[in-house]
Amino acid sequence: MSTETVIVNCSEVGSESMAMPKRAYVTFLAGNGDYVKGVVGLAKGLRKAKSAYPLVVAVLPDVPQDHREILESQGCIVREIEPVYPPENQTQFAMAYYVINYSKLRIWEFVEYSKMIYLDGDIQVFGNIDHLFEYPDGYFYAVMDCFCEKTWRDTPQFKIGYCQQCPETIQWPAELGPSPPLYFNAGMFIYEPKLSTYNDLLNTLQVTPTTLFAEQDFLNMFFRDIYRPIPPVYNLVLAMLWRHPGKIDLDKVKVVHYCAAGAKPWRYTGKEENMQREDIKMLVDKWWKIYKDESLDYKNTSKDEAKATIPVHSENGVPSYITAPSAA
Ligand SMILES: O=c1ccn([C@@H]2O[C@H](COP(=O)(O)OP(=O)(O)O)[C@@H](O)[C@H]2O)c(=O)[nH]1
Ligand SMILES: OC[C@H]1O[C@H](O[C@@H]2[C@@H](O)[C@H](O)[C@@H](O)[C@H](O)[C@@H]2O)[C@H](O)[C@@H](O)[C@H]1O
Ligand SMILES: [Mn+2]
Repeated sequence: MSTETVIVNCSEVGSESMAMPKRAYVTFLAGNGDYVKGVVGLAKGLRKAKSAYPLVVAVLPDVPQDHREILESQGCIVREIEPVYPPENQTQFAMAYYVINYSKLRIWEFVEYSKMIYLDGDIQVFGNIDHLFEYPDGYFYAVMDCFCEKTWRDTPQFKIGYCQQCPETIQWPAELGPSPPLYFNAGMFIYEPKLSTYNDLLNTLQVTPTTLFAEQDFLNMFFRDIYRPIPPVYNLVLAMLWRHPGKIDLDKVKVVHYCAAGAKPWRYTGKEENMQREDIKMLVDKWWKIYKDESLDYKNTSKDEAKATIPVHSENGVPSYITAPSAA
């Protein structure tokens, strides 16, 4: 079965006949600080990887207008969301700022999209991952996290030296009951926006005590029954490089998550632990190369590449693509 590309002028095609499932990448931006650089880098990285789908940026009200305009000038779709606060609780989060990460839950309200891939703003996509949108509906796909960094020091698994990445090294002690369910890193996941899920998430949140890893813990609890692990090439949690090097082939990695302490490229000083590693320096340089590449700016993108290709599912179910002229 061939997948032909059909060129049509979008203006001739009414929205009613364009009722095909819409897909997009989505990220989250809060504050007036430097994470906006992460999102600009992500937008340019997706363009370099020739992704067929747009990047939606869910911004909190505190993201300034000039940052929103920078993102729009990079072809992003900026959507303001209201913050989501967890119930009053005494828990200290692993990082104090994690409290704002509950606002990520608003992305379940983006029901004009049938499927979305969420990416943290400190993530870079170095290879095309559009095929992940074809994963079967009804599940929550994400990469398994690692429990070995000291950010986990207050958790039972860290205290006994257990990590799900190597359960055979230090086994989960029977006296602690069954080993914990597989646990994902919430910096990247494939999900389906749905109002019933959105309402269920927000209602459940208000009656769920907060825990160390904030919305990441909450999402793991909420989606536990439909979570499906996907390979670490789709979300390289940097600590894997020094904690479980045998599991990572850097040449095959498509998505890098700069979540280790000191690894945010736009703040990189190289002073923190592990930050002088050659692989870390190489990955930070790779991020900057894309960030500084003006040929990847939306305004400089050639007419062909600026077109948004919208996948339509022909009757035989094979996604074919129409290429809509760029908005400009
Ligand atoms: O001041 C902040 C902190 C976080 N974030 C967003 O929230 C995500 C999760 O935070 P972070 O990536 O720092 O957590 P980590 O993955 O390092 O634990 C970031 O990637 C950003 O998308 C933001 O926009 N501004
Ligand atoms: O708000 C909780 C955050 O929890 C996760 O970050 C953690 C996790 O990756 C640990 O494994 C690392 O050790 C740690 O450094 C890092 O901060 C998500 O990446 C982020 O999106 C967000 O959900
Ligand atoms: Mn992150």
